[in-house]
Amino acid sequence: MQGMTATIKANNANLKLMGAQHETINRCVKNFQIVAGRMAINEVVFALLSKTLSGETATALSDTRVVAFVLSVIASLGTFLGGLVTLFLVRVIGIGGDGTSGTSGTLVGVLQAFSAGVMLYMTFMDLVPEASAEIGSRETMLYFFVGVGIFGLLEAVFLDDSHSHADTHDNLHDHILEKSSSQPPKKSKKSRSRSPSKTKQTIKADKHETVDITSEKGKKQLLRTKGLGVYLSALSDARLGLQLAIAICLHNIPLMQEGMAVAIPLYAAGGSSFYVLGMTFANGLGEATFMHQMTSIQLKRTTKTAEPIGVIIGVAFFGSYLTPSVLSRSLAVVGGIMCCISIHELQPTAIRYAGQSRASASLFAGMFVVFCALEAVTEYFGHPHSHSEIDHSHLHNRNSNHHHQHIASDSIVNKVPKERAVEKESNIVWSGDGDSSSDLKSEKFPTAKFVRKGSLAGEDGTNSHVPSIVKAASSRIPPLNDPAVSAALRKGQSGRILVVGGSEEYSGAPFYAGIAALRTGADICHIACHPLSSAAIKTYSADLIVHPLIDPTIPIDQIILDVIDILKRVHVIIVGPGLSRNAFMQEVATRIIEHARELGLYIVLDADGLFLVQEKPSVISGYRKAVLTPNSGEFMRLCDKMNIPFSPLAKKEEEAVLALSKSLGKVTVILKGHNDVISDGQLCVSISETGSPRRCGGQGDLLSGVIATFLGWMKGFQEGLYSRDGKVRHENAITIDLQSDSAVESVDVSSEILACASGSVLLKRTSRRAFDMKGRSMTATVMADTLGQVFSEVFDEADFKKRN
Ligand SMILES: NC(=O)C1=CN([C@@H]2O[C@H](COP(=O)(O)OP(=O)(O)OC[C@H]3O[C@@H](n4cnc5c(N)ncnc54)[C@H](OP(=O)(O)O)[C@@H]3O)[C@@H](O)[C@H]2O)[C@@H](O)CC1
Ligand SMILES: Nc1ncnc2c1ncn2[C@@H]1O[C@H](COP(=O)(O)OP(=O)(O)OP(=O)(O)O)[C@@H](O)[C@H]1O
Repeated sequence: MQGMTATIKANNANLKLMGAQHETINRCVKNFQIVAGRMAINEVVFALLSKTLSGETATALSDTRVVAFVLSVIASLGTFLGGLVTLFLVRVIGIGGDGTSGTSGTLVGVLQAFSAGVMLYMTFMDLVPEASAEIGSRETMLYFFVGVGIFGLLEAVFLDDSHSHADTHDNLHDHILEKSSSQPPKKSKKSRSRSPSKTKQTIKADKHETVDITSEKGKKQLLRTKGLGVYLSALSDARLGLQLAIAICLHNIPLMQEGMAVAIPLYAAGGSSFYVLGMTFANGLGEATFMHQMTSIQLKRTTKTAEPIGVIIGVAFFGSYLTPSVLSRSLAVVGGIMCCISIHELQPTAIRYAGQSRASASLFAGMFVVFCALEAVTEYFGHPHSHSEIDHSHLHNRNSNHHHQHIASDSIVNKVPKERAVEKESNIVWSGDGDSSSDLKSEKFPTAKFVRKGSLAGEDGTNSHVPSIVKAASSRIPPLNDPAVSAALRKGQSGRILVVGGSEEYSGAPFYAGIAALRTGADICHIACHPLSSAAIKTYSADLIVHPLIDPTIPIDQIILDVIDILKRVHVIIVGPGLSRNAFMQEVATRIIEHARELGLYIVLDADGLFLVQEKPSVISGYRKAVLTPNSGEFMRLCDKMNIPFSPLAKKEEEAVLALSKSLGKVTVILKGHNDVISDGQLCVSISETGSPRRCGGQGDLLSGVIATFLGWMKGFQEGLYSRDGKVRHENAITIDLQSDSAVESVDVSSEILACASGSVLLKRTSRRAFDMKGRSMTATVMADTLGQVFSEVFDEADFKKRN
């Protein structure tokens, strides 16, 4: 009872401490919410809470940082579960707690190995891939080794040889055995309950033996990074945070140092069940002072900052510096540390106590269990990232200053605090030739805004940032007027596209997509279609290579083999224009997408390709080289499917596009409309270029071809086929300086966003030009004819300059 009262007091104290820290966290978090769109879990939380709570409360509680913090608390409570496990072993199975059974050492060993398996699996299957997706595998591994170095350093500095790992566990074991010999093997419930005097004695008596355990925990301050790790992961990706929380929770349950190391000696010291559980619970919440007073196990833990408190301290110190790149680097460092703990600490001890065979089996069992747990989470929340997508890295070498492209902003953009989106017009004149006869050249260009969660700088929301994304994209276009570059280019290197579409009903749509690709500048365009549309498409254009492959009379496996031959020769595929929703056509398209994913091709999904995604999101989920181009109807259906609340009337497109992208595992989504809104699940860009008032069919098909061409160029550029300044840059992202009145900040923009933004501006300008020429009689054909000219005016500025 006394223990329980103390526990409650301790928890109250803990809550007060958390309350005091709340303001600090708020301030810090405000500053680093550069990471937009961590919404999937938040929305689930919101949906659940909004049923019982008011909208405001539900919104507050489903905030990213709250969810991240709660996840880190959940992870830390694995210690409490460790106490539960111990009680179960002691009360039900009859081993471990009082050391009467010789199997306790084996059990401890087995559980240690299990923990090692969990942590190794998490490190290499989640932390490292997640970090790689953001900063690239090379940099990730460098930071991973930094983590290894930190661990080694701490071991060297803080480890007293007399407290070596093995000794520690021997001492624990001895301690347990000693307790068992000094106490009757079985106590009555009554005798096991603690009296104050007895407790005091026991604590004193335990002091010597438990110091080693404490030292072990002390030297494992490193493990405190787990809580912060979960927090960082959750900010980086809420699903990853949840996964890591589950894994660490799993690891905490058996990890002797955490749950059982606290629980076993307490139990051996005569603690009641409530007492033991209370202690482990408090330990999990990080009530160091309380633990220090109540039990000698905590004697040397005066500086202990357990997980939630570790989070607070970590955020308080580093919050203002936490950008996506820093988060990813932190994940890599945490991965290195977790790996060291597993290999250097847990597994050797496990072998010592359980023997090699049991330890190995248990390690793999740990991996398997966490695999199953994470799969369950992934099944529910979708893929947090595509492990096959490591090459989709935003790899920067900031030190070398040139390995990432740095484009200074020279237009004005809005930063949009959620409530007060105030748009400012950009002022730059894009054209370099000074020809004012063309309105396209003299107008303001482009108007784009980055949408973020929260404020990037300043509290008043007035700071403006201007990413010149279109200008940045132009630096990745093959410079055909540069003789040195063009002389070396072979046919096909400026882009090879495959359109999968064209059915009995629709022949125009695939044609528009294909011709737009060619007119934008792709070298080759194939179309794989139903035989009944192929003849028509061929007559529209001799430039398109049309394959009447998707023939219902041919076995589907044969069709796929033929299509794979083409897939191997292209950079990008567009799936959907004129495909139809016929089951056979949809099945073929599904299989083609699967193969394109395996080959790492960019995939643009439009029209009936989006119907396919709507029916079966897993076909594209987690594939970051996928670009979805829904119109508002298609977008609503996708949101509906993914349980994302969206109403066009609410005018919250940005949030919904971010959420859709996230829920599909960070595929890039461009919602077409008055403004085109683009997100890759990390950033959201809204392009408010004026288009034409005509809504004739086929414009979306043209856009898919244009975007595909830009994507092909992004790939060619990264592969070093061409560049405007002769420098090869393999990274996916391009860093753009965002200019505000007082500061310049860098933002990494993915190639996918660049391609979509460029396509959006080009298409809207083309449609306006076509409307200016033809008025109501403007059609997609007119646009296709106008595309090349507008492209030159917009993107070839540098080339014109050179020519003049
Ligand atoms: N020349 C050709 O060969 C062309 C062929 N094409 C090919 O046609 C095929 C069908 O594609 P599609 O997008 O036209 O689907 P479609 O069945 O009309 O609409 C489905 C539902 O969505 C809705 N809806 C549509 N748009 C909306 C919006 N903006 N905002 C809101 N709602 C909207 C609409 O609802 P409704 O307006 O009827 O209430 C309707 O129920 C596809 O293969 C495509 O590639 C086209 O590319 C054009 C040129
Ligand atoms: N309300 C609007 N105002 C201005 N431009 C728009 C508007 N709606 C769509 N657009 C533009 O029209 C182009 C095609 O978008 P749309 O929504 O018509 O696609 P779609 O329905 O998929 O086309 P398709 O007819 O090819 O299937 C895009 O460039 C988009 O920006």
